Amino acid sequence: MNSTKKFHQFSRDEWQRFYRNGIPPLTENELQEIKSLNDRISLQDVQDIYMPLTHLIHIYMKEYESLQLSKGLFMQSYPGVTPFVIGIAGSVAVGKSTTARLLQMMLSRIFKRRNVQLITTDGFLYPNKVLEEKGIMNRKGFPESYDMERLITFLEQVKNRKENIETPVYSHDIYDIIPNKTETINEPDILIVEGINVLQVPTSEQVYISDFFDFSVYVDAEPELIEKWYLNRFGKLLDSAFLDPDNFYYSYAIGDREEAFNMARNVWRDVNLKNLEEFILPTRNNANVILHKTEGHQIDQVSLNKY
Ligand SMILES: Nc1ncnc2c1ncn2[C@@H]1O[C@H](COP(=O)(O)OP(=O)(O)OP(=O)(O)O)[C@@H](O)[C@H]1O
Ligand SMILES: CC(C)(CO)[C@@H](O)C(=O)NCCC(=O)O
Repeated sequence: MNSTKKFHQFSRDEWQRFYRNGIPPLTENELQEIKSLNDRISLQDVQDIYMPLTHLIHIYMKEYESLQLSKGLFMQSYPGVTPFVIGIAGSVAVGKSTTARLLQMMLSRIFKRRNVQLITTDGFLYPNKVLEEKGIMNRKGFPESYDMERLITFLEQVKNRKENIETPVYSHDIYDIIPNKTETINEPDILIVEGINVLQVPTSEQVYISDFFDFSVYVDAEPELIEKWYLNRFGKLLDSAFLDPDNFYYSYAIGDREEAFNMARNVWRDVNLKNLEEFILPTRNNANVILHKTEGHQIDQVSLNKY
């Protein structure tokens, strides 16, 4: 085990040994379900990395619930447990949504009676029209491009167990918030919130978005690799845009492919890499756990915060 000031660092071999036999191995059906999330997910990662990680989350949840119960005894009234909120942070295209969906599936399986819901902060981006009015269309993903007040209100509502909270939905295909479409979050026991900004510092002086997270994971990798994954995903977006004139990427899909990739490389360098270096990476140390990925999305190191 290595150690930094704030983290215990474990190699993959060390981390996988932390799995205790309390949780039964995944069944064939569950493995197939995971494969259908993303057919390139390594099942070895699921076993070696995510099983111990869900075990650790279970420990945090038990502590959280026990503290809430003790506070209830202290107040001589027990309002009930508030939802346990997990944040998943990291660069654009590092694999946050894939990690988040995998965790949702695994937690639903372990905590069969708990309702585990998932949301991405992409839905809290201002619509393109507003970004254009503010003159920040080329700053999509930067802190000022999100309606943070709305995100904070949403998290407050979740913690206060408000029913049927409607949230906007973002689409990579139209590169904008989808007009007249909402997603509903309804009294989750566990809510996973995935987004580049979940560990960021506050915009309002009184409330920090990080105050709402009871456990957080930062998905980490070298920027050169993330660029590769970004371009890879861009290629897939082009392939599916080809037959759909309404798709944001349609004109790139029917045009010169090399030119399209040059444009994407520029967007990576001028927008997403810049955002990573200025606003996302500095939040890495705020996470409880850092999953470090190498070639092929393989996780080679896991760090756990000391305090
Ligand atoms: N564990 C994994 N194994 C194989 N491929 C993966 C894995 N995780 C992510 N990918 C691939 O990497 C690319 C980026 O993943 P994903 O869309 O999950 O990233 P993201 O961090 O949620 O991005 P964004 O912030 O832009 O929404 C996708 O093409 C996805 O298929
Ligand atoms: C929606 C975000 C900000 C985060 O998921 C990102 O995927 C994005 O679109 N960034 C803007 C630059 C780009 O087009 O990649």
